[in-house]
This record gives sequence, C-alpha cells and structure tokens, in this order.
Amino acid sequence: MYRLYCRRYASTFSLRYTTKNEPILEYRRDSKEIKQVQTAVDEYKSKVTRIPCIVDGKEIWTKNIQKQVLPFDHKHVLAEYCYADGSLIQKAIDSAVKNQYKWDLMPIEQRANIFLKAADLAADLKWRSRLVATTMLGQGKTVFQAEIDAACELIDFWRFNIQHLATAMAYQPISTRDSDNSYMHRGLEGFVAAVSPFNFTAIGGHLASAPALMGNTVLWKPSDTALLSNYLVYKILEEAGLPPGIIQFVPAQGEEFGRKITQSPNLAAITFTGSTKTFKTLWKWVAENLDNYRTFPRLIGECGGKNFHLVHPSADLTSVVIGTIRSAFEYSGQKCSACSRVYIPRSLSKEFFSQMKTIMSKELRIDSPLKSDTFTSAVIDRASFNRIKSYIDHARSSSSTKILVGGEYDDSTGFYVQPTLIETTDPKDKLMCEEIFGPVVTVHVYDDNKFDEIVDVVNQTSNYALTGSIFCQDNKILEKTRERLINAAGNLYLNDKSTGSVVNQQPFGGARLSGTNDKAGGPHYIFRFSSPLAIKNMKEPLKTFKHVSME
Ligand SMILES: NC(=O)c1ccc[n+]([C@@H]2O[C@H](COP(=O)([O-])OP(=O)(O)OC[C@H]3O[C@@H](n4cnc5c(N)ncnc54)[C@H](O)[C@@H]3O)[C@@H](O)[C@H]2O)c1
Ligand SMILES: N[C@@H](CCC=O)C(=O)O
Repeated sequence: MYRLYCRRYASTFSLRYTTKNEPILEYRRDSKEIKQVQTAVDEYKSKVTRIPCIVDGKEIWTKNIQKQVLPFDHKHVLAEYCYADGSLIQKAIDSAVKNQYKWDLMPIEQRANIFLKAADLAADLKWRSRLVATTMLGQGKTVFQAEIDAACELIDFWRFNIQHLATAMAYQPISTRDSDNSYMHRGLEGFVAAVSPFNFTAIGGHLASAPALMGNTVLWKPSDTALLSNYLVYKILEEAGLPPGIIQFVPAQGEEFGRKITQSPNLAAITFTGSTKTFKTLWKWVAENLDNYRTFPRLIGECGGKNFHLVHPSADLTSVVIGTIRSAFEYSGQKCSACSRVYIPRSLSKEFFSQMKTIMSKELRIDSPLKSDTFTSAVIDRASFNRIKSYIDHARSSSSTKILVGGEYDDSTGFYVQPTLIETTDPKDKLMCEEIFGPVVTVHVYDDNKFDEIVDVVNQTSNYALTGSIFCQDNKILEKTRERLINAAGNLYLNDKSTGSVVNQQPFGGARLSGTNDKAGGPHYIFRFSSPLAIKNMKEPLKTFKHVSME
C-alpha cells in the first residue's frame, strides 16, 4: 500500500499543463460549422433517440419511459429515456462505491488525459456539431447560445480543471533532516451525487466530471429537459476512455433520486446546480440522515439569483440598454445570471425606456432557435411557462406595476413568452425580489439625488447574491458602490451586463442563498472533491522516548 502511494506521489510532480479558452466559432451562413450543425439538427429531428440508464458501464432500461420534447414545438418528441427506479439507483451507488478505490489509485496523469481527450473530441466538429445541435433542439438555444455553452464552456471546464490541478500539485510541504513529508490528493471515500440543471449542457458535464477527475466515482442525474445533450456528453467521455462504472448515468425522478442518495451511508458529496429550493431540500435530507453516514457529506450547491443592474446618473446609456437586452432576454432569461431588476435614475429613464421599447418591439425576433435571425426562443417547459405567466399576470393586476413592452404568452405550439419590460414604483414588489427565470425584467426609477439610498435597497432587497452590474462612469463612485455591494453578488460586473461569465476569466458562483460559492471554472472548485493526505516518512528508526531536556 505504501509503495503505491509513493509511486502516485512521485508521479504528481510530472503533471504540467496550461491552456487557453476555446475560441467561439461564428456560424456564418455557408460556413463549415453551420453546415455541420444543420446536418446534425436534421439527423436528430428526424428520429427519436432512445437513451438508457448506464450503470457500471451497462445500458439498462426500466419500464418507466419518459419523453423529451422540443420546447419550441412540444408535440415533437426528441428523445425517449427511462427513469432509474430505487433499486437501480442503489445498484449505481454500489457500483460507484465498488469502483472508487481503484479509480482513485490510478495515476493522476492517466485520469487527466481522459478529460483532455474528451475536450479534444468535443472541440472537433464531429462531436461539437452534435453537442450544439442537441442543445438547440432539446433546450431551445440559438446556435450562438449553444456554442458558448455546449462547446466552449464544456471544453474549457475540462481543460482548465486540469490546469488548476497541475498548479496546485506544485505545492509540497517542507521536509526536514528527520523526515520526508509529502501531500497528495485523494478522492472522497464513497460516491458523489451530481445533480444538474437544464439550462447549461456544460454544467451537467462539469458536475459529473470534476469529481471524477479528482478520483471520485459519480452518480450523475441529468435534468429531464436536457437529457439528449447530456447523454452525448456521457458518450464523449466514454469514447475518451472513461472506464465503465466511474460515472453512472442515471436519469431519475428528482425526489426519488434525492431521497435514495441521501439515505446511503456512502454518500460523500452532493454537487448540485439548480434552484435554491431543491438545494435546501437536499440539505435537509442530509441533515435528517446525519447519524447514518460514514463521513460528513460535502454539499456544493450553485443556485438561483435575482441579478441587478444598478445604473448611476453618470452611466453610458447605450451600455445599459445593450447590456440589459442581452442579460435579461438572451436564452429567454433562463440563465441564473440573467438581469431581472434594474434601478435607473429619473434623468436617464425616459431615454432608457424609449430605446428598450424600440429594440424589443422592432428588433428581437422570438421564434424557432433553428432560424438564423432568431434572438431567443421558447422557455423550457410547461412548468416554467406557467410560473413566468403568473408573474406577468401579477404585473397586470398590481397597482404599482405597469407592463411597458411584451406581456404576451402562447403555449399552443411551443412555450413562448414574449420578452417583457415592466416598471414598478415599489422597489420591494415581488417582481424585484423573487427569481422568475424567464424573459421578464422589472425596472424601478429612482430620483437622481437618492443614489445612496438605492444602493442600500439593491443590497437588502433579495436573499440571492449571484450576479450584479454597476453602470457608472465616475470611478470614485463606482469604487465606493462596489465596496458597499461587496456581499450582494458572487460575480460583480462594472459597466457590463450581468451574464456571460467565461471559465477562468470570471470564476462563477454566488453568495447568500445563491449557493456555496465554490466558483466553477476557478482554481478551487475541484478541491471540494479532494480529501488530501499528508504523509510523514521517517528517515531513521526511532531510538528513545526521552526528550533531550530529560537527560
Ligand atoms: N448558480 C449557478 O451556477 C446556476 C447555474 C445554472 C442554473 N442555476 C439555477 O438553476 C435553476 C434552474 O434549473 P432547474 O429548473 O433545472 O432547477 P431545479 O432545482 O428544478 O432542478 C435541478 C435538478 O435537480 C433535480 N431535482 C429536483 N428536485 C430534486 C430533489 N428533491 N432531489 C434531487 N434532485 C432534484 C432536477 O431533476 C434537476 O436535475 C434556477 O434557479 C437557476 O438560477 C444556477
Ligand atoms: N456562465 C453563465 C452562468 C450559468 C447560469 O446559468 C453566465 O454567466 O452566463
């Protein structure tokens, strides 16, 4: 056993790796990449892909068959998959636990090479076009939104996690005349549950693979509405050489999965991205089972947001308008970082509303994501459609709010909600406090001389603290405001929109009820899945129990 550790320890020194962000392809008309995506779209549209559960490397079908549909054409079935039941989830746990020790002992370069290979496969048009096409079809993204997610962000996560690991491995403790001291990363004993959201294909791939890179085995429960693209990610990992039984691909009904994993004594960690409500539920279930665990399960959760654009009277209005259009309405506001509350000074408000109205009513095409000039498409499913609709209906009926643009919705073909601009006189209206997760942005106009007060309002209005932007051309005020909002966001933008973080440029995650802020894409994320071991190795046999002071 000791020799094994020594060999592994020695090999850690040879992990050297630096990388760059994956370039974003442009998908111009007649480009090679757009043609290949169109071919992939046609292929996946013309069939119903069947997706099994995969446990210990074996494809398994249960009788509980589910369907994934196109959000913009919900009669069209894209894929059929099956839910793992309780006994299959247990099998997946057993397989993960059985395989963890051996996987953890595999030299770290070998594990790293699998994910580097996966990144190269995803970067190549053969797989890239399929990842992009299935994200467009299944999650309703335009080609650009699918490219920055399912291709670039996924590739970046895979590559940068290895760069971060290599950097951290340069650390070794001090050795002395008496002892050689060393430090190594181990996976967590047991299994890791990765529970991912619908809105980013890359997040699913990242949640499942970051723990695996660090020597853990994983149960990956993808979101029902991102099944096909997530399955492709699994297939890429398989082609890259991921051995069977390291990541178990287990679509399942959320509650059943959550209950089963939190009841297992072998639960080592949950890595979750999704709503605050779901994460709280999982946390409570872990607390209920605390006396049954072999270890303290680590809880990593990236959750919801109520992201703000705070506009100072000195702001550049064009930046504010463009930033708000993009942040609030790209991918129909279904990014955790989407702007959904704006604070604008009276002096800029008239021009702001006028420019927003012009762009929203004349320039934003809301249609199928497969059309090249579509700006954004339908929202993900009926539950989202109904939730967003209820906020619009509230705006329609409340005396302190007014719908300025949009407000229409129609689910006859797809789950379409028009981008909606609302003005409220009440900065504490629920439209300013609660996460809507749709193409709805609410604006509060404040008096120019009340900027100081409005900074407090921004800070105190919401329990979320994910992202926020300050638009201000006065550097002194910008700096002071930044300091006052230090706890109001995990990702703060100065004179830019509140969305669009890039791996290793803006490591991502929120504070307060937006999550545990472990910063996906940053240098520390992967170490939540490491249980480091410090080894002291004596050079000479021990000779006496007496200290020199006793002689
Ligand atoms: N902070 C971030 O980095 C980040 C990134 C993306 C999305 N989000 C957030 O995700 C949410 C949207 O995604 P969503 O609608 O997929 O979220 P969700 O919470 O509804 O679902 C997330 C995942 O949890 C599963 N789930 C649901 N109930 C469960 C339970 N009781 N036990 C175990 N698993 C359960 C779902 O099936 C899904 O796979 C928004 O709140 C958004 O802000 C946050
Ligand atoms: N990286 C994304 C956030 C992911 C949340 O859905 C962004 O900032 O646009």
